[in-house]
Amino acid sequence: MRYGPTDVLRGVDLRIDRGEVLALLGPNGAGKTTTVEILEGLRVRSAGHVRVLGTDPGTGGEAWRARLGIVLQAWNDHGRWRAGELLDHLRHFYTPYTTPYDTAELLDLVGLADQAGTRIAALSGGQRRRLDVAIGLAGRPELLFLDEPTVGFDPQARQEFHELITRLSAVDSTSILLTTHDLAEAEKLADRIVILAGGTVVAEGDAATLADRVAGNSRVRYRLDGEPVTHSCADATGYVRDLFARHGEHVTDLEVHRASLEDVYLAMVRDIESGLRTEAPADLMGANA
Ligand SMILES: Nc1ncnc2c1ncn2[C@@H]1O[C@H](COP(=O)(O)OP(=O)(O)OP(=O)(O)O)[C@@H](O)[C@H]1O
Repeated sequence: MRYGPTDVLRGVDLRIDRGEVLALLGPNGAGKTTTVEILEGLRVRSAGHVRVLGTDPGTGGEAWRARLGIVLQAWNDHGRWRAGELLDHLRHFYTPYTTPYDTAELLDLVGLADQAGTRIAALSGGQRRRLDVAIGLAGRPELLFLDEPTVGFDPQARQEFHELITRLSAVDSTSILLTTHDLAEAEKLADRIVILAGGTVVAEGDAATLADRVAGNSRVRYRLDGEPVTHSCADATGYVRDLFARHGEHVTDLEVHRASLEDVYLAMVRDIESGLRTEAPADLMGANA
């Protein structure tokens, strides 16, 4: 993707399998929204090859669009409508092409069963966001795009949303592409994570693989006869086994810290932004990248 003389996406190579949850991570301006909008058919790419559900998004018609669900970042129209009314209205657009959700079932699915008769303007921020998700799901999409879906959710709503995503992918084989800045969310939900920075894919894989590849060492902390010790090693299990064999009850307050996705992500983005790393090293990329 190029705007004037500037390439904002370069050589982005992505594949999402059916029923897979893929999280697209990256700092502000990395190119996430641009990528997603190209896939949704909302933005025309400058070059490259794209197929979404077998169709080029640049030429996809209504029947193709009906198979996608899109949840944008914020959507503030229709405040005077009641939640159930709006979903009832929307489902009719899908009936020529798909089997849309029954409105009551959909409201229940997103945790808004009690708000069917509530005016949209009177919903709380989190309820509003749940309705956005319901709107994206209305046509029972095969592929769902979620742009920062849980912003404004309280912990319980977040937990329920995670259960919904897991259910959609595992039970209904819905493929899901989500963008998020919440690394814990990506780690929890995604089968695969793609990190974009500066318009290019700098790493991909599941959370554990990414963490292992970038920072193979774990940190072991404990007290030996009350004295604090910190040790960094690749085989924490072996180290701890040996530690107890040698020192037994003299060891207290043991903690083993594996590099989290957040540690990895922040280290990578720091490198890229400071110009230390302009391209992904080969060992950061998944085997099939
Ligand atoms: N219409 C446009 N014209 C020129 N440049 C644009 C346009 N839209 C986006 N860009 C540039 O493309 C780059 C990628 O933007 P994009 O919105 O895709 O990033 P993002 O990863 O979604 O960021 P955020 O996390 O802030 O939402 C940015 O440098 C942005 O300034």
